[in-house]
Amino acid sequence: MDTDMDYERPNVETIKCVVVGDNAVGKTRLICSRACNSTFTQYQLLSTHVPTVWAIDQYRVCQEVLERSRDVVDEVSVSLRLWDTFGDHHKDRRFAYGRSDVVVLCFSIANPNSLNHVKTMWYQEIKHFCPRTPVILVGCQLDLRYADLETVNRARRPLGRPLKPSDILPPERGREVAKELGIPYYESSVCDQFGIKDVFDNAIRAALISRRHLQFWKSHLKKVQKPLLQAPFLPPKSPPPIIKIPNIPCISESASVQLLEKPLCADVMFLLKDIQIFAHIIYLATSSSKFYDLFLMDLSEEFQDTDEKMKKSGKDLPVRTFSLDTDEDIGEGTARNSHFSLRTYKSVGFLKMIDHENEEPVVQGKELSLWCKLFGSIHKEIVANPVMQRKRPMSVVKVDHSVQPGPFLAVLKFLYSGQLDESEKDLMRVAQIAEILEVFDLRMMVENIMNKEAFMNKEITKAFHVRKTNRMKECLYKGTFSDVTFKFDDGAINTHKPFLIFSCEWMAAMFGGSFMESSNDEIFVVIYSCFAFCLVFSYKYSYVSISHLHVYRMALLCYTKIVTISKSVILTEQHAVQEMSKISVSGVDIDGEVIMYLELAQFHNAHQLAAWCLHHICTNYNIICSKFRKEIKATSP
Ligand SMILES: Nc1nc2c(ncn2[C@@H]2O[C@H](COP(=O)(O)OP(=O)(O)OP(=O)(O)O)[C@@H](O)[C@H]2O)c(=O)[nH]1
Repeated sequence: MDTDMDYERPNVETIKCVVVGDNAVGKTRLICSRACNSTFTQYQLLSTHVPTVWAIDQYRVCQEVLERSRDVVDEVSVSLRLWDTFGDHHKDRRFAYGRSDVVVLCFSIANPNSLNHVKTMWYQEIKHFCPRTPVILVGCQLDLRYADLETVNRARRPLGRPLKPSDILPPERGREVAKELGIPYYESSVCDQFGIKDVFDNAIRAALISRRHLQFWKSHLKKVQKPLLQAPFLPPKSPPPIIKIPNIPCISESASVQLLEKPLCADVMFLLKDIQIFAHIIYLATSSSKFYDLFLMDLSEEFQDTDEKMKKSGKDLPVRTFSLDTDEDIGEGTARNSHFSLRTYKSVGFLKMIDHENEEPVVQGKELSLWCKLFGSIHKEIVANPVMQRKRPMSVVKVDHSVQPGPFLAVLKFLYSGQLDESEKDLMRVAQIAEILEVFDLRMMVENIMNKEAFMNKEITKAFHVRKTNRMKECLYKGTFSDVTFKFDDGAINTHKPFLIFSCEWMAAMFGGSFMESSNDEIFVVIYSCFAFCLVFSYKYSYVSISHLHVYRMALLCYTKIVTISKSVILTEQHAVQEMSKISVSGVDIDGEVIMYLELAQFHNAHQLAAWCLHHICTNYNIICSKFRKEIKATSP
């Protein structure tokens, strides 16, 4: 192709730019950077120097170089022809200077001699060969001013002499020389990609201004400005913190069964004869509609406990007979063998309300035997939690005498985890209880096991969790069965301790007994500590990106406060303050472990943000993690 096309194109100004300066100051790299867009790391630059002249012929052989030579500066289309030269003082550069439009005179900011030679040798040579050509002065290798010289020297060792701090020239030194010579001054770094455009755009300006003087009829040069001042170089930021994304905690489905084994914050107690089983209403109600209805029953009507009634009237309980009654033995053996500590029941006291007219205590409760043959009655009572020994009102459900603890527990486990142990001995009874409680997926699981098709149960478990998650969401939205309220400056959220405990170690610590909050059913969170709590949460369970620095700082401040009371803490107060000083938009590195990104912009207020976090703790427990994991990859530097 016709590479000299530009010469013929009207209004395209071809500019011959000659680059001169001492050996190894960085001329060739500067040219390549402009002409080929080549970028180098500092290490690559340091470990290679071959005295070179970048071939002028490149414009003929390399299409990219030709294309990159074209530019528009101050609305003038130009074609920049760069001429590299030898740095050797004794070489003849007459050929290069001939018909030049601008000379870029280079020195290295890490080589004072190269700057001395600007005055003593280069400027004179230029004035000798092309007295009217404009010149600009360029301090190359700017990055060395901010580099760790020890590292630089180690990398340069086989080549030149080591750099001393006294070799590094401040910008004033270059500026002084330029001022003395009456020419513009720029600095550049090939590895930081700083100043390259400044150098060549302004070289072009200098050339065009000079051309405008000679070719005054060229009206398209009207708008060309004098070479501009260079914007200052911003010293490099400290390297971004290393982002290590901790493994997403894999919350196994069976982990929720642990909550049944160690029933923190239990709010329902089942009584099977004299055995107590503690559980969580929210877990049962979101996986069985029978339980959902049971726990929403209005217990305000007058009720007398069946057992007490019997005692009073001196009669025995009527023996109820239904299909579960295959065996009068209550299955103590099963109970003892199970992991669950089945406790012997001793009543602590009914929640009695005094009916002032009759002065008769009224117990809140309800007979259930007609409603569901599994249960005798339900009432409210003050009961001590078996783990924390803290008393609180609980729903007490008396289970029919015919029901055996083993199978009943297997059903509860299923309601928590969606899983059924294949080795469960009493599968038939499990199925019967499931049938009565209308937990049909469990009954199907039993059938599958019996038909030796247990592999199909995985699908049932999956579907179970999808359904359960949806019901959890609904309970969260409506506050149904909520046992704790988070109060913010700007709103309140009703949520469920059991879910929080299950999904978040920090919550487990808070509600686990050691803190005041464990017994409160209202938690006051000021606006910023709400963020903090979200951060603590996000530390473990999701990764969100932050853009709101101010809020982030506040959050970190409060983070310390909250974190210092929590067991799962890794931050000390001092540490967090240090972290705050390191804050960059990209995030913060805590103990070299975690970066938190919190996109606060999408939330209008703390309430929304907290609601969002709680929502995710309570519902999407493991789905959400992978989703956010993807997002952090996209946002991490
Ligand atoms: N750190 C750093 N090193 C650079 C930079 N530019 C060039 N260098 C290094 O400085 C040395 C000289 O670079 P060249 O571009 O070959 O220098 P030159 O002025 O063309 O040298 P001669 O061809 O000998 O005249 C090489 O080792 C480059 O890697 C820069 O911006 N920063």
